[in-house]
Amino acid sequence: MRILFTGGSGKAGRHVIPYLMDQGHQVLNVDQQPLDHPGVDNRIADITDAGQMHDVMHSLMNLGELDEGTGVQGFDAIVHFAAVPRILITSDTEVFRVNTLGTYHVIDAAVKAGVPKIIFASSETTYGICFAQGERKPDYIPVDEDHPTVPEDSYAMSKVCNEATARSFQARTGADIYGLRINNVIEPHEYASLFPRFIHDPDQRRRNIFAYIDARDLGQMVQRCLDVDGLGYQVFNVANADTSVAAQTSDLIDRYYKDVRQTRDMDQFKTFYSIEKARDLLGFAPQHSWRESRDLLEK
Ligand SMILES: NC(=O)c1ccc[n+]([C@@H]2O[C@H](COP(=O)([O-])OP(=O)(O)OC[C@H]3O[C@@H](n4cnc5c(N)ncnc54)[C@H](O)[C@@H]3O)[C@@H](O)[C@H]2O)c1
Ligand SMILES: O=C(O)[C@H]1O[C@@H](O)[C@H](O)[C@@H](O)[C@@H]1O
Repeated sequence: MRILFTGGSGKAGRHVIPYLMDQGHQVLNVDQQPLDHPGVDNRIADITDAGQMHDVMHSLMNLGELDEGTGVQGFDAIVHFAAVPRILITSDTEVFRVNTLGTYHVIDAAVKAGVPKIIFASSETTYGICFAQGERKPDYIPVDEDHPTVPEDSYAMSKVCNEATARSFQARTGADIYGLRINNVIEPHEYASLFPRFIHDPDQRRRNIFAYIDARDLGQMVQRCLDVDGLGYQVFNVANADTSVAAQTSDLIDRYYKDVRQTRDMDQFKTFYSIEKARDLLGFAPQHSWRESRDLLEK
């Protein structure tokens, strides 16, 4: 497929783009800085500028396409990851402006260019827990896509707003638009640097509902979304199948979620961040876990 990927130079994109290219896709990365990866095409553009987003949707991927002389071929799918990825990087108002306006322009330009599949990065913060003041618990566990999304912070508000924007564009156009409520992204090298602290101190993972997503498994999730057509507007939780801490799930419930309603039985290390919808509708099956690392297990 010909894929236009926004924000591909960032933490998640620099793993997802190589994953997609390994599956045989051609990728144009639209970002404010280029991704240095063999074979990827880059375009410097700002998602908050409508003109630039309409331009890139009708653009060649690279100079080589001039020689082919076939003109603009368009895109089969958009993967939209560009964003300010949390609060406290810039002002709250800027986080909200960039993320909401940028997402409007990307989806508006994509549907007007007739792109049939749009996948966009939402976030686990939509459930309100991640950047809440003090401690906030889920209404029930495991947290699935039916859980209320009532966040307190501008980043999560921007993601909830983007989901409304995406749903409206889907209703108007019939394109397939899938939102990924991505949990905390972990790059492969971060198992060694972060997990020695995480696994024995569950307090550090409370705000992420104790979950995580391996950047390579996020690549698989995007591929599954590209594979499955016809679902209209959907949101999917995206996480690994286990928790990011050493304690058993039952111990975590005793310590953190004693007063929280439990809707299903949960086995030994099962995540509180339900990925059953992605498994059932898309066949998502995460391949990686920090538990594969013998060094970490022995610590
Ligand atoms: N990292 C996580 O744990 C996590 C978790 C859930 C959701 N997400 C979401 O996934 C996506 C990717 O996150 P990330 O961690 O890779 O973030 P990142 O900040 O590492 O990457 C974002 C990329 O977007 C680009 N960008 C920012 N503003 C732009 C603009 N105006 N125009 C064009 N490009 C712009 C940046 O240059 C950067 O390369 C984001 O939408 C983020 O909200 C991330
Ligand atoms: O920086 C972080 O940890 C957070 O980044 C945000 O982008 C994600 O939405 C959230 O899941 C992460 O935990």
